[in-house]
Amino acid sequence: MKIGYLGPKATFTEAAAALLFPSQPREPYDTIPDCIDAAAAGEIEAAVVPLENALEGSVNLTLDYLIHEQPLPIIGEIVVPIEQHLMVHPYFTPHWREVKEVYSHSHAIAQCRKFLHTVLKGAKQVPMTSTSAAAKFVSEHPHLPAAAIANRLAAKQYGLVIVQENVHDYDYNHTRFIVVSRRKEPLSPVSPLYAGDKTTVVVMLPQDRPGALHQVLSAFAWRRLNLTKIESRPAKTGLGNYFFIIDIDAPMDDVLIPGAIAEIEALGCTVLLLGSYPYYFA
Ligand SMILES: O=C(O)C(=O)Cc1ccccc1
Repeated sequence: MKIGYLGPKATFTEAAAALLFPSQPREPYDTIPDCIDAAAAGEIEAAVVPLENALEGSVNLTLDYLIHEQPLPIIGEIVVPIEQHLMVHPYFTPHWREVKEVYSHSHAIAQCRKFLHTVLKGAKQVPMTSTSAAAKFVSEHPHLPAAAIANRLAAKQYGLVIVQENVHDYDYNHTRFIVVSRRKEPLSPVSPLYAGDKTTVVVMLPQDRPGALHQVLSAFAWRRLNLTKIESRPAKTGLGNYFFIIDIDAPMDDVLIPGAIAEIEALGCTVLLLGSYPYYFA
């Protein structure tokens, strides 16, 4: 069966999917929700979607869709280095400094803020569904004074010319991509890229209880469960109501994590297990 990814061809997500599933056919989807829906419907074996960037933070669309709309299990994760390049239609190569519009994914635009502010000051920044959707758009509109920010594969795929390499503002630019699937078993850890296992839970605190978050964290702390991420997202039930998404640096076991979850539930919290899965570093 196919592996779905945020498309079109040559996104960073496709590159991540190719690293995890080198020999499986891949299917592009226009948006992150479309891709997750296809996995939920069983049209594809799994969906690969971006979750978090080192410079710009979480991809809220992915987090919120998984929490509120399609709570599919996470079965794997890969962290990939990201290089952003500025590219134009070949006709526009000599005049690229005069571009008036820059197209890309909102996260990619955010990763290149300093570059855009200095080198392409005043150019309109236009968010697209992905970096390669931006590259495709620019290739299909040669009359526009437009550039895209995308990866090298996209320049090749859509016949654009890279006019400035590595336009991201900080060298340490990595993105986490997750694999979600109806199939509950995690990916096999057999890969030279395998780096460990983690477990992700979503915790909803009870209303207005002093120290509730402290008590949640202490359930992990006294069991010596290391947390690698804690992030809050609106519960969408009222101003000030938030979920906490917590990554535990350990695989699901029979004692420690179930014990922590039971303790947190006994505090009056709701806990959703998003997955326990291997992670890989490219
Ligand atoms: O747009 C893409 O190519 C994606 O895969 C999403 C994304 C955007 C910016 C950085 C990493 C991933």
